[in-house]
Amino acid sequence: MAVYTEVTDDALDAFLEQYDVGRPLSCKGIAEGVENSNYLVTTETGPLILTLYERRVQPGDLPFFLGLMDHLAGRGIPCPTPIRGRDGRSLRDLAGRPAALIEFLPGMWPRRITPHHCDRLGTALARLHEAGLDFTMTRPNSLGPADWRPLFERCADHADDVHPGLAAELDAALADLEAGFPKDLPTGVIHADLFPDNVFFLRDEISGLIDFYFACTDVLAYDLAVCLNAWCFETRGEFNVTKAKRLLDGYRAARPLDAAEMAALPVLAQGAAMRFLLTRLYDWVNTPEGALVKPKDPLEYLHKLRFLRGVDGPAALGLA
Ligand SMILES: Nc1ncnc2c1ncn2[C@@H]1O[C@H](COP(=O)(O)OP(=O)(O)O)[C@@H](O)[C@H]1O
Ligand SMILES: N[C@@H](CCOP(=O)(O)O)C(=O)O
Repeated sequence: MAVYTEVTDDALDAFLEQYDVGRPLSCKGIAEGVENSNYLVTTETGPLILTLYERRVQPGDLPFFLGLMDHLAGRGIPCPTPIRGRDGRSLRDLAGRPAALIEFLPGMWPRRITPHHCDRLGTALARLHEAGLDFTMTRPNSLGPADWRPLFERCADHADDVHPGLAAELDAALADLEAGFPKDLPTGVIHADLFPDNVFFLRDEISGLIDFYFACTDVLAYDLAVCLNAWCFETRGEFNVTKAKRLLDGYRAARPLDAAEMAALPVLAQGAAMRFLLTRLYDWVNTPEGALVKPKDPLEYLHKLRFLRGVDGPAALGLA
């Protein structure tokens, strides 16, 4: 479960008094998610999400994340709007953490992913990229290629306890990525973590894109690679090229990919697999036994990385 910081009734009352949202009727911790503390707060005016920012979120990045959500929502992207208090601010402190009240979006994330979900996701991602082009704030990717080796070094000593030979395998894969990671591809605002649990559907259409707390300014096609990895592998590990094709076609219907972006897709996907493998490995070896949050399996991403390193071109990933 992801409620790291408890909020007392008195603190919540005082917090909500700064907004025009009516009095609280209930406040329930949300079990899903791993990064921040989230509460479903129902007030006289309806449901809201209260987020207290924890661990990986740097307070200095919050104006970028909240400003981006505001910007995208204003351009018709179905992402939640941060609620402003009577003083015009959407960010304040609660229980010793930076906190924001966020619009509640209806819908459910898909537990069983179909090619149709991938198609809708592709189009929504392309629209998000287009809508982000005139967002004036920037934020470097704090988990980009330059950060992978330092992150690996912080957990390399324990890697072989997770899987024999893992340290050497990651060292070699990192060296290949360092030598061949593409530069000079089109950049803009990317979500950078658009996994199925961050995409809500209602009656077969996307009703919400949430969790913008890894968003940054980076290669647009890298975001597509993150989605390819997160949406187009089956639970037993096989790559589903039908889902990949629908994802890529859905994306290209709203934002065409240029030749360099298409050619780079396999290596971008390897990089995206490396990024999630490393953060999961770091969390796996640093989460104490009995902790409230169960770390995600790094080996899922080792299998994906191995597959992607064997791919001989973008066609194998569904690019016609
Ligand atoms: N705007 C929202 N509308 C509705 N539910 C939300 C919203 N934001 C978060 N949630 C709920 O909170 C859960 C965790 O949110 P998420 O942003 O993924 O947390 P974390 O950053 O901790 O991973 C989601 O799975 C969803 O159930
Ligand atoms: N998507 C990441 C973990 C981040 O979790 P989220 O709940 O913030 O999406 C992973 O799967 O490793």
